[in-house]
Amino acid sequence: MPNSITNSRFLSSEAGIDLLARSHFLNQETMDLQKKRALTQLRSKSSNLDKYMFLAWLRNTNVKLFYRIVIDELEEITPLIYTPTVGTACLEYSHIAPFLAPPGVPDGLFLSLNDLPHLTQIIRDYRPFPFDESLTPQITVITDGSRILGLGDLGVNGMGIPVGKLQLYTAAAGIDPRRTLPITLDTGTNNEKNLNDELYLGSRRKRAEDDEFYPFVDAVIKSLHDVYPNLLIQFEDFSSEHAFDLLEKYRDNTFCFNDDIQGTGAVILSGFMNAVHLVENDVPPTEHRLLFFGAGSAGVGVAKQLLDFFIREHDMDEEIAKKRVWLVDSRGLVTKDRGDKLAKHKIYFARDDNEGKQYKSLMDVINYVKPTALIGLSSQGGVFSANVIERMAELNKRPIIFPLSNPSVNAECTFEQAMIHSNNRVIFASGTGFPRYTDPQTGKVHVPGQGNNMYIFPGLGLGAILARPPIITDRQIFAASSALARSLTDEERSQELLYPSITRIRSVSAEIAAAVMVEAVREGFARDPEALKLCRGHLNELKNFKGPRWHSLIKYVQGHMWDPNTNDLMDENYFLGSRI
Ligand SMILES: NC(=O)C1=CN([C@@H]2O[C@H](COP(=O)(O)OP(=O)(O)OC[C@H]3O[C@@H](n4cnc5c(N)ncnc54)[C@H](O)[C@@H]3O)[C@@H](O)[C@H]2O)C=CC1
Ligand SMILES: CC(=O)C(=O)O
Ligand SMILES: [Mg+2]
Repeated sequence: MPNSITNSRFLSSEAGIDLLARSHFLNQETMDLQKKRALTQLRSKSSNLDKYMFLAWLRNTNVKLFYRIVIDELEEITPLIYTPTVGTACLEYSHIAPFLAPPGVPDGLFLSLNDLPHLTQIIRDYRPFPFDESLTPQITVITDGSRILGLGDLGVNGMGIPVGKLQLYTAAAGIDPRRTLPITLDTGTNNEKNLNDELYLGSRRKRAEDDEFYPFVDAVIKSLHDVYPNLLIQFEDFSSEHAFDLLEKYRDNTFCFNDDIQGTGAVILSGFMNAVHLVENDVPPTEHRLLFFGAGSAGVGVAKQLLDFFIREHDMDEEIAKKRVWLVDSRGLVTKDRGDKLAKHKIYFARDDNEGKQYKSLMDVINYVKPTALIGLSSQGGVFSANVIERMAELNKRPIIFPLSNPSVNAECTFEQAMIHSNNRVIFASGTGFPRYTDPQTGKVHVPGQGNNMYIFPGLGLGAILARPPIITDRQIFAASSALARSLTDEERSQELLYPSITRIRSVSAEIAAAVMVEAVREGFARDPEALKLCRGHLNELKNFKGPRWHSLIKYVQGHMWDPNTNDLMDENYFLGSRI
């Protein structure tokens, strides 16, 4: 729409900082023009942290413009609102928080142990921006900040993660931003730097012990569902022991999933299935030998999910499939007779065929296991050295190497290193995106894969919200993973990509969501009447994920995805200027 306000009016409003006039002025401008102005500002900032702060402010004042930019410029913006920059923002969170939003606009909901008696009231009273009384939250991402990316215990500074993940729910899967709820639990921190920082925003106490921690989480979950009975809960970046325990406790009775265990498992299964196709002339699918460097929530979560490849896709017995997996932790190869007490989550994969020998260094383990795939989830930046990559390339015509730790400084190797030391033969995916690599000899440009759960959780969450099963099952997660693997276009396959281009993430998320809905209906868990109408009785047609019914389902999903251009003008729920 053309601007109907004169320049002189604009100048006088600028001079007088007349926000009302300015908001009126912006209300009249086209989204394209506003976008141009905002992108010019954004690109003029020199550091990524400044860009993060600029974007946070934009989100907390002009939601539609923010999401228009994120959706249109996903490749440029995702690394600024998510990994790697969100890692820097979390490290600095207590120093920058007041400058991310105008006074009175919360970045997310903090719940501390002191809030225990009033949780329900606090949750009910929380007013996010944008806010609409008639729209209740559909999804929360909740952390306690105890293992933020590969950066360790950051306490309440971890808030950047729920905020960042929920932005991707909106950008990638069209969850209405008014229906997202970022939560950080403040149960203390063991991070001395934070405890000694006078600017630290959280409770200045050590982390609560389990006898205080678990009842608190219980009370939070109960209060959340008292206030919002249909809320989907995504557990994120809890330390591994708690992550596994919470999942075990809630997975069969609560509408929830753990992103680090299940979301990461699903995304890597999907990339692995595509990698297996690329090497099937050299390695029969059931002969893969998977070495996991890192045996925490992500390592074991991915290892468990990859078993589905052998069990569901290749009909292998679970005990035999399990033998295709080797775990390494900070003490070396995980074996039953290593002599230390193994954490619960490692026992399932602990080897008993090592004939009493223990293998400590990564190179020793590689020489012993002779893996076809090396998967890094250790947060140990650079540990896949030139020697390691070269050895993988000696053992395999096309070595599969996935340095998945975040952010980039924690990645076990870079794409460039993997390409150079494998003579360009590597099949690669990293947790945080790396730049493309240009072969200096041929000038050929190689595109790295990004194996990050951001390809899964938005679509999985959207599908679950639309189907409304009471719980998220392994089958729904497998359906999400398979849908992602299927989503590659012919062109992407010909470029040997493992994941679709991020620019297509909204349509990919719609396909994932539809596949999750079909599975929830097939299992008999879906409760949403529309989902049942669209799928029940048609499961035979829908199981091939094509044809008219499948396309109607995709259309239905897309019809439920919020888009910032729904109304080209700002309206007051989305634009803080008009509230001032
Ligand atoms: N790409 C993705 O989508 C995702 C990536 N991640 C990343 O995975 C990493 C690990 O996450 P969690 O498993 O939750 O953390 P964690 O801290 O529980 O696990 C780390 C594991 O690495 C092992 N480790 C540490 N130092 C080692 C060393 N020097 N040698 C061998 N092993 C060593 C530890 O023993 C532990 O088993 C993080 O960097 C996180 O950002 C996590 C979730 C999703
Ligand atoms: C990506 C993610 O969830 C993590 O690094 O923890
Ligand atoms: Mg995570």
